[in-house]
Amino acid sequence: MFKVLVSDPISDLGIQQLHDAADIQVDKNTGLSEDELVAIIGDYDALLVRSQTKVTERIMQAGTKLKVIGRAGVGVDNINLEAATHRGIVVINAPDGNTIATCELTFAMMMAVARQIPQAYKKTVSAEWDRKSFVGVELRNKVLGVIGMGRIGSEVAKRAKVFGMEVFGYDPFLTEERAEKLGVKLGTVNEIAAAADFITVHTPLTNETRNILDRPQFELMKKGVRIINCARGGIINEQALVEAIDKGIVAGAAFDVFVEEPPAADHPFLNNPKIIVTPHLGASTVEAQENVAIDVSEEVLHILRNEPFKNAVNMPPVPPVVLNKLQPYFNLGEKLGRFVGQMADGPVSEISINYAGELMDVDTNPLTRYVVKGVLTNHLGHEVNLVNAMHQAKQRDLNVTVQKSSATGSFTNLVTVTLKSKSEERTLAGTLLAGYGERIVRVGQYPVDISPEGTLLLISHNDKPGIIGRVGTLLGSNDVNIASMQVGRKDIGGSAIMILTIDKEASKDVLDQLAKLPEIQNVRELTL
Ligand SMILES: NC(=O)C1=CN([C@@H]2O[C@H](COP(=O)(O)OP(=O)(O)OC[C@H]3O[C@@H](n4cnc5c(N)ncnc54)[C@H](O)[C@@H]3O)[C@@H](O)[C@H]2O)C=CC1
Ligand SMILES: O=C(O)CCC(=O)C(=O)O
Repeated sequence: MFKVLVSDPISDLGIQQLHDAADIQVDKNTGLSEDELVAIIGDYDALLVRSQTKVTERIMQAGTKLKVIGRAGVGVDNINLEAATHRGIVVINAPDGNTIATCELTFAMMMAVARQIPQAYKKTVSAEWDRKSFVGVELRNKVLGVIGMGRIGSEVAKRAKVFGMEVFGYDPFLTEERAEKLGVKLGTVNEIAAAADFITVHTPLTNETRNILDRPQFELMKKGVRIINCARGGIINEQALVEAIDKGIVAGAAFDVFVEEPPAADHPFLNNPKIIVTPHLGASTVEAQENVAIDVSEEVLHILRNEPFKNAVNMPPVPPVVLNKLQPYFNLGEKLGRFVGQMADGPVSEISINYAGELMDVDTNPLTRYVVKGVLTNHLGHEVNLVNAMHQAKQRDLNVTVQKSSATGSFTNLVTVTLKSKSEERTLAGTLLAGYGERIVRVGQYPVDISPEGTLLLISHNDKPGIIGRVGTLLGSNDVNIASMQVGRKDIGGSAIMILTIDKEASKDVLDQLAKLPEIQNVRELTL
């Protein structure tokens, strides 16, 4: 049974699938302080949040069972991503579910600021019939500057076109082709600042985007420009905006987000008649809240059940077409890593992986994570997972190199993993055989055919008559049943290996006895 804690208000309908799952227990406990969360988080496998809960390193430290933190929304700035990655906790978000809601709020804000609707409403409900103070401007034939042309920015741009606006966009990932398709002209931030009648920002808050509109940009702007921020507080310098309003440059602004939320009572936006404010409502529609909760619940279920998932923020995304091709290899990759990891004697400095045959033309990075996880699991146990495998390898100065080749021997695909240390190299190769599944087909220099599962004995010996019988007799007399056996050798009478699958682990004493048999060079027990 997995336990999921929902610590922010998240749509009940959206998380219904978690309530319905027989293997999940959902507890809703919102508005907790950090101390309160620290006190209870140790019981939970998953934490679901919106933006109120600040998921700090302390909370993760106490969450010893935590496997996943789900953010029902886009921005994950309330989650310490570095700490999560370090601890191998998957952080997922729901990037698509609130795009339209936020886009529509942006449009509502743009129209509200153009026509001063909140200001007019305030006067009207105070029984003041003031028509002359509220002469607005039209959107038609105006220039809209969109900084950040991702999901929300693009939707805003599309709607602006329908309103007859000319749209200038800036985004480091906006290609000329895509801009053309959207009917958007490309411009730099400063060009947009100089040209626009309305400017809206739709980027995350990063070191690059912090204060992307600051005093120098306001100085470039046309008199009468209107500014909208429904993305993140801090993308536009709040103080510089107030100054630009005072100077008569900015005619109005609409902000849904603030550097500090909620803003202090004396925040300069709160009593400025030219600034419209809302309390971070971009995603607050019934539809968006259901969408993000459904998306995030689905992903949490996948992660807890060890199934493939798509929206991890602290892992690179895997396109479905790549996932389909690679998924059958994931188990093989991890087993190869575990196997070869147990063959190594000294500290390993490099994991070298060769993907051959039908894997040559696929992005194999996700598969590499499985191999590295397998290698590291032998030493790090549950501390390592797919999220932190590469990070853990890097921290240990363990170089991971990948090559691709067409040389598969007689197989259609071949994954070869070599562990290198100062004094030795250990190599293992495996394949996916149609109809037979995962097979190990080479151990070191020896061709073999083994199913990578269960407990194995890997015995190096000299190829002499009677050895197999002696090993079998010794194991049998110690009540260790042999399920299958493979012998690999290069030359008659030379070095050879024996790989036995045994039904239960052999004791240390049995392994010592095996190692003392004549002609035996080395005995290792491997658990896959
Ligand atoms: N007010 C609210 O309730 C909501 C706010 N948001 C916020 O809106 C923002 C955008 O969300 P989405 O469009 O879904 O994200 P997205 O990831 O689809 O788009 C963000 C875009 O910003 C661009 N970008 C990054 N650095 C940039 C830079 N220096 N200059 C220009 N562009 C840059 C990226 O290339 C990307 O295309 C996020 O910060 C998100 O947290 C999202 C939903 C609700
Ligand atoms: O959960 C919310 O209401 C905040 C939404 C948001 O800001 C986001 O998804 O980035």
